[in-house]
Amino acid sequence: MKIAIGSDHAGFPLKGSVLEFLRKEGHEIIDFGSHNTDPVDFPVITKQVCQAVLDNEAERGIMICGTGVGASIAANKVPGIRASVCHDIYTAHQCVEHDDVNVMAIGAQIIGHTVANELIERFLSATFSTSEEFRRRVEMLHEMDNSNQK
Ligand SMILES: O=C(CO)[C@H](O)[C@H](O)COP(=O)(O)O
Repeated sequence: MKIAIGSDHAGFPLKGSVLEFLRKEGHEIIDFGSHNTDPVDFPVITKQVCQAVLDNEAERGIMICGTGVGASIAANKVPGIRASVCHDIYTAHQCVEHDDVNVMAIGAQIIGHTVANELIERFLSATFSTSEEFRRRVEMLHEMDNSNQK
């Protein structure tokens, strides 16, 4: 799978092991930085990761900040993006199955690399349900995106 990934300075320490894991799993990666621990504002990198997903350069996005919270707030402001903080296994796959989440946010100050890798594996291997109720709800989210753009 093609994955867009990014972090701020607080997420950077976890990004290295995540990149290693994704490469080992055979994924294609576009890394939008950051590339060191110099302070960088998470909305800047989050927007780049989200744009790659919207442009179909990547199928899913992964954003890492300190808690995952700022990155998920920023990502959810981008129309067409459905983002979630995923710090437990159930959320990591159910958010795709029910809500077609396309950007996962994780917090480097909250979880370690082993848990992060497992969450990412569950997120990437999940697929959106074909059930009518989930499709209907995601369609409502699209409508909210469209009305918010006016
Ligand atoms: O988790 C975050 C946002 O939700 C950021 O990574 C965090 O706020 C960065 O903090 P600081 O600039 O003090 O390192």
